[in-house]
Amino acid sequence: MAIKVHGPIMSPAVMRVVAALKEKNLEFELVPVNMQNGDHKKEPFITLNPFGQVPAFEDGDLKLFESRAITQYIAHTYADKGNQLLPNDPKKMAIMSVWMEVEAQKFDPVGSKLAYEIAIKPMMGKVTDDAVVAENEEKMGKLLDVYEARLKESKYLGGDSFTLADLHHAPGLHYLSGTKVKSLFDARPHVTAWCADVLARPAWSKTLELNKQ
Ligand SMILES: N[C@@H](CCC(=O)N[C@@H](CS)C(=O)NCC(=O)O)C(=O)O
Repeated sequence: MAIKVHGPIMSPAVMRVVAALKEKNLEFELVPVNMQNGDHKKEPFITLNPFGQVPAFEDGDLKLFESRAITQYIAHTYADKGNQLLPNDPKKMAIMSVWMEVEAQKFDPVGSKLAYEIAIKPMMGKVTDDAVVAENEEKMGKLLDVYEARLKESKYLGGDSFTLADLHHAPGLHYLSGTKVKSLFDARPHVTAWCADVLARPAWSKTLELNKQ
């Protein structure tokens, strides 16, 4: 049975799942969810995700939510397809997990606040809170110092090869690279090279192409 991803492609969490599917060259159906109408808070969607958030995911009789859990399912289940997204030794796997946690617990909360204040609020006709921006720019700068040190040691966060730890950052890097926060990334050469590498992946370009359709 076909793989289905429910949610709009412009959602960062939906993009994360789609990027993993594209890395694996898997066919899937992107099922629209009208969030303006609040369809994500109603049946039938909340049977798929009781928290009323996109994405929801189906692979045959398996139903999942939480984008990072979905990408891990894809990477493990379709290990022999497309690009390898997981290290093959337990120590490297543990290091990748550390950086997946860093993305989810530290990078994403700060990056999401910045994207919301700088990019999304103006689109909604709301006023950007400069104090929130300043506070989170400072947090992002400190965070990127840690990334710079890590990326000086290894090309990717998990080690020498691209893994889910890098892929999970792609939506945040994409949205922030279109804002003034980009200067924080540009000031750190290893972070700059890593961002360029992650965003230049063919699977990421294919993910963005869905946004244009
Ligand atoms: N931790 C969840 C977060 C999902 C999430 O925040 N989705 C957003 C769109 S990117 C959403 O559905 N927002 C609407 C809402 O929370 O009501 C995941 O990674 O799947």
